[in-house]
Amino acid sequence: MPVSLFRHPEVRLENTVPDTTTKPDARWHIGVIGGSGLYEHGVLEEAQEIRVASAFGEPSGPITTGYVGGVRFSFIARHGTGHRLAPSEINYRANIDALKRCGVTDVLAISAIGSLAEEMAPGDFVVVDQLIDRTLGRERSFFGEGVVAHVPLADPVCPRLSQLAGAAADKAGARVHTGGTYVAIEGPQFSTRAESHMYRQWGGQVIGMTAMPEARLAREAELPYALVGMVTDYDCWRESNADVDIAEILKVMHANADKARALIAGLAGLLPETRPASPIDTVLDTAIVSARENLRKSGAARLDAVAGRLFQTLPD
Ligand SMILES: CSC[C@H]1O[C@H](OP(=O)(O)O)[C@H](O)[C@@H]1O
Ligand SMILES: Nc1ncnc2[nH]cnc12
Repeated sequence: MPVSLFRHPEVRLENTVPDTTTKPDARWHIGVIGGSGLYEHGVLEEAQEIRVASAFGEPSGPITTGYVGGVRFSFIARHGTGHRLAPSEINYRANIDALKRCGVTDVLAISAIGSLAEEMAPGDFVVVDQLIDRTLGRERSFFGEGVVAHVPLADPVCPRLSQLAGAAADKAGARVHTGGTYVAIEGPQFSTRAESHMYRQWGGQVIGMTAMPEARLAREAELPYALVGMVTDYDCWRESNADVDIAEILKVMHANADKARALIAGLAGLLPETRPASPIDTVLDTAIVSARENLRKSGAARLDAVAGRLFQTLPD
């Protein structure tokens, strides 16, 4: 039986440790990762702030769990309270692992993004559907150390949650672009002009610093993942924009935060009453290549939330 890694004994959460023996729950539980400018959920009822210890180190901060219209949502601020963490300092593994430990079924990530496409203007929302990873040296897998897995990532986001999130953004009054390729850079500096032009030639339409390895890890944790980006600026490829200006970004970000919160609230009303299974819920069934006879519960201990579903019957 996996050990509860919640630190707060007073927390009573239905899904403290996911039931790893059965099929995923038919109820939705949406994990929200709030990006720059979205440090507070602002919409959860019966909200409880909890600290979740992860087997992969420190998450960005506490998780706030509560309800919107009867649907459970759990929120974490990606950069921590007061925007403490730079993109390279975020423990993406711990954040995803902690959300999984709360019983989250799906992850909605919200990000500030720069635009690489004329039609995606500051203030617009983009429902990202593809990712190009230019990040360097970040921990990008839960696996290794004797347990090897290769999950498919051709389509890195969940089409179902993306469609629902796009509809919720539209309902929230945003101008929404359905689909867009996001280039994830290491940062923290913005791109050079030559890089910005190159990313456009590669087919990039928006740019940010955090969606990778977040999306990879959500897939490994069998969590359908959607990413809604809020355009805060044109990246420096554009003739009339000499350089990316952080003051301008912050201004647009703050103007967008209420719409992002309305998106979260609106999403709850768009979810079907019961959650149909997604192929992503069981993606590890065919991804683990390490010989099962060599695996031991102790060797897979830190995977108790991410992949515990598959390791219940291993010998100690
Ligand atoms: C404050 S602008 C740069 C910063 O904003 C984005 O973060 P997030 O994706 O968490 O909203 C971008 O990726 C950079 O980290
Ligand atoms: N232009 C840009 N480049 C990288 N990340 C960003 N986040 C917001 N705007 C950005």
